Amino acid sequence: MIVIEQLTKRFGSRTAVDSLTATVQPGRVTGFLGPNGAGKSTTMRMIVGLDRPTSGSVTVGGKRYDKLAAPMHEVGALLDAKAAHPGRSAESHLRSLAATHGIGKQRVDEVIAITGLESVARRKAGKFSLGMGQRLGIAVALLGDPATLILDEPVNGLDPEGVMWVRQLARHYAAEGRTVLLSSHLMSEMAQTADHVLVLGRGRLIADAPIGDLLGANAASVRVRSPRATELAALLAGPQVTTTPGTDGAFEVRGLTAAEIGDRAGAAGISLHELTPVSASLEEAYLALTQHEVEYRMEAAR
Ligand SMILES: Nc1ncnc2c1ncn2[C@@H]1O[C@H](COP(=O)(O)OP(=O)(O)OP(=O)(O)O)[C@@H](O)[C@H]1O
Repeated sequence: MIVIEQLTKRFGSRTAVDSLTATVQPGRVTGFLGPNGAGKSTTMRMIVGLDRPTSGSVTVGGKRYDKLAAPMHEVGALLDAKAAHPGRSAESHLRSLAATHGIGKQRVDEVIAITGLESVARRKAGKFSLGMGQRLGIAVALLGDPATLILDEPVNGLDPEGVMWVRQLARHYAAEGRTVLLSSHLMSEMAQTADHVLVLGRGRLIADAPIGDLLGANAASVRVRSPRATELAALLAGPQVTTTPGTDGAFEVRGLTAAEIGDRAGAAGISLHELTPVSASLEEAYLALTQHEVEYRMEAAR
């Protein structure tokens, strides 16, 4: 379990992480989401002691990272896929890390097999593609067979098969009762992987919820098609109702159920050619949550 309390990190006048309080529970995959620059990497770096908090605290399994007796067994992290020395082979990089942490050679072979690096394990890491570098970074994270796994944008540079593999790996580790925290700036990535999501915007927590709740919180819409669309849209208008024209003659209504729309159209004698409830995509839910944060950043950058 990762416990984050009032965690703040400032770089000069920029607040990268702002009074963040959250718990990452074992036994499930927690997605860490937010637009670029939201503070995800900085938070993850503070979890593993690579950045020192300006204030607040974070513990893994009840202890600060620098107080862990066997950190590689407690926490495995992929933070910077280019961390291996470019002149070193993947195997020798893993072996030297294993040696410094009292981990046997057999485990090195295991993580090479788990991450599918057998055929390139003797090649120099500097010649690795982004995807192979990611796999090597994940191999490092898994080396200590850790109870907590932290992966920062793990699918970057991976092909579809690799993306699927990371997804299964995360789910497998969570199913074993481990704590799994994965970051991404893409909600679509999380939709099929995470059970729970933490959403950051400008360093602050803007959502901490089961992934299903995030969908429910964002009102679904109804797609309506009618030969008298303009008239119907005017009839449905109200302070809580928005209508958005679609590209194909249909329009989307938010704020009314399909039944309410059908009843009003029927009462006015307007025929309907389509009345389809549309559930919000996770991507839409995420955009609705983070839109303000992104807009602010764009304005501030001008
Ligand atoms: N070492 C540093 N010095 C100065 N500013 C930094 C440093 N590290 C991060 N920042 C700033 O802190 C903010 C948060 O960055 P961070 O990398 O944590 O965000 P992120 O959510 O991981 O985004 P991304 O997906 O782009 O990596 C950004 O504005 C970034 O420019």
